[in-house]
Amino acid sequence: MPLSDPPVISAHRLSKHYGDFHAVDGISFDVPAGESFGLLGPNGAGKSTTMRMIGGVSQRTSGELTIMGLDPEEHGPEVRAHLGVVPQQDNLDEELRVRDNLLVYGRYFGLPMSYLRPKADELLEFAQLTEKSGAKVDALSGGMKRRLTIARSLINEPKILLLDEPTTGLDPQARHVLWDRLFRLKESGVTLILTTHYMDEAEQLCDRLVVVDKGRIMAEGSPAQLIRDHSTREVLELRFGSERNTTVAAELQGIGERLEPLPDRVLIYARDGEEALEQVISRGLKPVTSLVRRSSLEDVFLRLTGRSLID
Ligand SMILES: Nc1ncnc2c1ncn2[C@@H]1O[C@H](COP(=O)(O)OP(=O)(O)OP(=O)(O)O)[C@@H](O)[C@H]1O
Repeated sequence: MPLSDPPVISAHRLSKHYGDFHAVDGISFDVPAGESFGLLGPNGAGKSTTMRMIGGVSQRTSGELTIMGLDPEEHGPEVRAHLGVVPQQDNLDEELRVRDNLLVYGRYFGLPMSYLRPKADELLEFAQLTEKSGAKVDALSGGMKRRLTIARSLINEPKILLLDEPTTGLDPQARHVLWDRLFRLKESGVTLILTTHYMDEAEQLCDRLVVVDKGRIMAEGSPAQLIRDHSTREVLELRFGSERNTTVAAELQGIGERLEPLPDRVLIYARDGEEALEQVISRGLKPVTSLVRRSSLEDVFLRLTGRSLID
């Protein structure tokens, strides 16, 4: 995209208050066309509230928001024509069969059957649900329902797809199938805006993301950039047993660049985890388990907030 192109979504000091409670507290971000942009944060961070404001179903308290240059509160129908929405909870019509869910949804957009029939078949193929075309929705697995919800959101060929926690509650295999479909959409040029509290999902899918906590943006960047800026290359995870994890910290001082004692383990942030482990052992300390891994967005979140992403 040329640098001069305006962002497809632009939020400036966007806020949503419920009484005295600031669910979204002055967040600003721009999303260029074709980007896969994430809001990563724990439960209650304000991610869904932000998505609802983008989708035009929740009014902001203050700030500015434009979608394709339009204010969703003033131009609801025009904005919605550009958007596909995948809400946190699947809201499929359980009574209808799989293909009919797509056809009926398409009718809400006033799309003619001559367009909808071939489009529904194309989307079912994309969602790997062709064989389930005539099945009742309540007979589908969780992953299949999620893919059908995504297929349905694409019926009007939206330029922007809003995905609120697309894989929460799915098993690892179903998540991978879904990620693959989302990759394909991204390749086809659809702008993806997704919320997640899974760091691996954010790392897999997002070109760029904002880390949100308590309605505020704590950091912004690509996953690799965030990890580089806020963590070390490797992390050594040690478990000493529940009593010892917090008391052992004093004996680990000076190893690695930073120490993070948690109730269930101690994290040592270091450029070289194996070297850090050698130092631990050379001090005569004997962890029950040890693991060297690469830093992740979970470590970034812990560094920025002092808390874990998953409650
Ligand atoms: N209608 C409402 N009235 C009062 N408080 C609300 C309302 N809707 C949301 N909240 C509060 O706003 C905060 C942000 O909620 P939101 O659903 O946006 O969080 P989230 O980051 O999407 O988390 P989750 O993954 O749990 O949905 C929460 O503390 C929630 O309880």
